[in-house]
Amino acid sequence: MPADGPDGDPGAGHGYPGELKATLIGEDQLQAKIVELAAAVAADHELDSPPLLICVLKGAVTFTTDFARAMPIPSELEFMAVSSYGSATSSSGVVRILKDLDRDITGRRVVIVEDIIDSGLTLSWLQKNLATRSPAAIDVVALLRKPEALKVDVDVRYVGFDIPTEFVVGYGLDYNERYRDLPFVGLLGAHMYS
Ligand SMILES: O=P(O)(O)OC[C@H]1O[C@H](OP(=O)(O)OP(=O)(O)O)[C@H](O)[C@@H]1O
Ligand code: HPA
Ligand SMILES: [Mg+2]
Repeated sequence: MPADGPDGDPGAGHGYPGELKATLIGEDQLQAKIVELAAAVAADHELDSPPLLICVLKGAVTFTTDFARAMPIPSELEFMAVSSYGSATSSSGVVRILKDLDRDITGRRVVIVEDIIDSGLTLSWLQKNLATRSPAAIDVVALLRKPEALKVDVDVRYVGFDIPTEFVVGYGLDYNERYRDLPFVGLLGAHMYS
């Protein structure tokens, strides 16, 4: 993965000068991977009814919209908002539903679309929660995963990038609600969080 040198300032052109220490995954690399993931998921669903994508707000919103548009088959879209991080850089482990699905998923093939699997606590909770609603199948597509940070075993069929255990921002991912608007994934400077 390309990283900016000590002189590069990836946030400068986006209104965040001096706040990011490097680009971890650039825009082109993200978009190429999303096309691959979308093709893989579509191939496994081709003979079925359209998969119901469940976008996990807020972090996954950018990934979900690019992913759905990269899929060569139709999909339907639902949103669920959960939060376990608040303003911290590690999960509290307590997942709260801030917004639930708008429809019944009984008998549907659902695909949870996540921006990142870090401790795995959010996804593990979500998989169990959705399983109680009797869907036909639950798949997961996650753009990022931190393999060394996992605290629970989670079954994830499609993963974009395995990344180091560092706090990342951009492309939907925030710190204190900032940086979601960056078009790439970057490493936040250590001086920006406590
Ligand atoms: O594997 P975990 O350690 O549980 O972390 C992953 C979750 O944390 C983030 O959500 P967050 O709770 O920050 O809410 P947000 O998406 O609104 O930023 C991220 O979007 C994932 O949903
Ligand atoms: O590294 C991260 N960055 C932003 N949000 C997150 N939620 C879990 N891990 C992260
Ligand atoms: Mg967050």
